[in-house]
Amino acid sequence: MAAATAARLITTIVDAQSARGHASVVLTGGRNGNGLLAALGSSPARDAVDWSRLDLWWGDERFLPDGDPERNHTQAREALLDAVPLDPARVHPMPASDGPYEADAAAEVYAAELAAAAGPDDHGSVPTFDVLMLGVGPDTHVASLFPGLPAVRETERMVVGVHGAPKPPPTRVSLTLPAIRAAREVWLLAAGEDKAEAAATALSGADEVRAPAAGARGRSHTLWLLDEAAASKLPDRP
Ligand SMILES: O=C1O[C@H](COP(=O)(O)O)[C@@H](O)[C@H](O)[C@H]1O
Repeated sequence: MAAATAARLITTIVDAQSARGHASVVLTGGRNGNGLLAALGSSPARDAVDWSRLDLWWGDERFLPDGDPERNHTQAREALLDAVPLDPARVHPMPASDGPYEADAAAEVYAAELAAAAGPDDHGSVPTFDVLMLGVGPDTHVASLFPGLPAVRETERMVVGVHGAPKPPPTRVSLTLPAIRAAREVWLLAAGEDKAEAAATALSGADEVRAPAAGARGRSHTLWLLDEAAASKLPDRP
């Protein structure tokens, strides 16, 4: 699944760069997100991408010190980013906990960075990301929007601080559902048996407060990328 998704991502980035001169991608952390980045790094087709014309954003971050091995930014650097010629000005990690801000202020700073990057053709205060990727947790969380927590109910702000997350670390920063829905394409990644229940719940019309993955959709495409194990409990399977 990682290799197939990497191939699809390369094609989508190349198409966006041909059409608009640049591409923007929102990265996800976790097992599936990092597996995809590693697969992209080992694909011979990676040289088709103009890395200097790619904007990278994050869907969420674990609010930890810069360079912490559990930060999504650190893991993405190790999986791919340090090995490709990105323009550092186009790489937008979320603030770290050893910076000047606590999590709620860090969320406001990131929202301002997104707003500054949005153009007149975008829909509101975030850019129209070409692809926004989301790993799906076994509890149906996406980004750091966990079932039942206030962040998943947010309708105004584009980025929020998350407190009391059930998965460590408890403090995080996350895009909200309105920010996620600004993306042209949203790709939900789920591989492994432990994701089967979550995929089945989210794809069975569950309420987004109870199953945040159910509320993640793109402006033109919403794509679930599943392996056999994660797809094994989908309702219409034989
Ligand atoms: O903590 C997080 O978890 C989700 C899902 O991760 P996975 O390891 O279950 O695939 C991830 O998408 C998110 O970015 C991350 O902060």
